[in-house]
Amino acid sequence: MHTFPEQAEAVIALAKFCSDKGWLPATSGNLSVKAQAEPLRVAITRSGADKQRLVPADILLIDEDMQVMGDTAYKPSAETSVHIELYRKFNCGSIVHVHTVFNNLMSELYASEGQIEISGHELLKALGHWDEHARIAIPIVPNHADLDELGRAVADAAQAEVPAVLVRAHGIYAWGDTPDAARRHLEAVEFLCEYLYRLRLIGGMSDVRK
Ligand SMILES: CSCCC(=O)C(=O)COP(=O)(O)O
Ligand SMILES: [Zn+2]
Repeated sequence: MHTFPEQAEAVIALAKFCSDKGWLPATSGNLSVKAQAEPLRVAITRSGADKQRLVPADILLIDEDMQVMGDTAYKPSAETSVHIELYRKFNCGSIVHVHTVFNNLMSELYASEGQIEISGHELLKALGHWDEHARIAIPIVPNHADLDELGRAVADAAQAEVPAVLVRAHGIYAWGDTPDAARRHLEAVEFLCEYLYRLRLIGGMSDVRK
């Protein structure tokens, strides 16, 4: 992916996938692809766009100070600060942020613990954990109204071994080296949020998987 139009198409394809899943309700969510590492340039959705119907003009090129490059009246995502902080920390290739019922429910249920611990599930492999004894913790941060603070909180909590952070009663950020990897990580965590929520509902969550 070298040209900006190709990067913009990658962002649109990611958004279409997530939107078709119902993960981007009411214009929520934001998605980005790193356009260049040094200096950092990012292709990111504009604020307020309907992510089901993105067109190339809805994808903006921004610099590391969140300034839009190019001629447009649109503003980048209100949550651009979170993307920039994560790119700075991990130099990853793509970031997806979606709002789903199950990630919101799990963020509320485990808010006091500040994380969701998971072990003993096959889909941990999709997050890069192949050891059958692997145990991971997905961090949960408060939903700060100050978006610079939110960006710092997400990046501080984020761990390289677990490519996702939940924001309480808001949504999830997931990332990867490529758009496909970011999507895979997002799908895995969404599956696990739904699975663990439903398991808890039927009283089947043992200490090991709490
Ligand atoms: C309508 S959802 C509220 C804002 C939000 O959480 C979000 O993800 C979308 O914000 P953006 O500025 O990226 O459209
Ligand atoms: Zn959001």
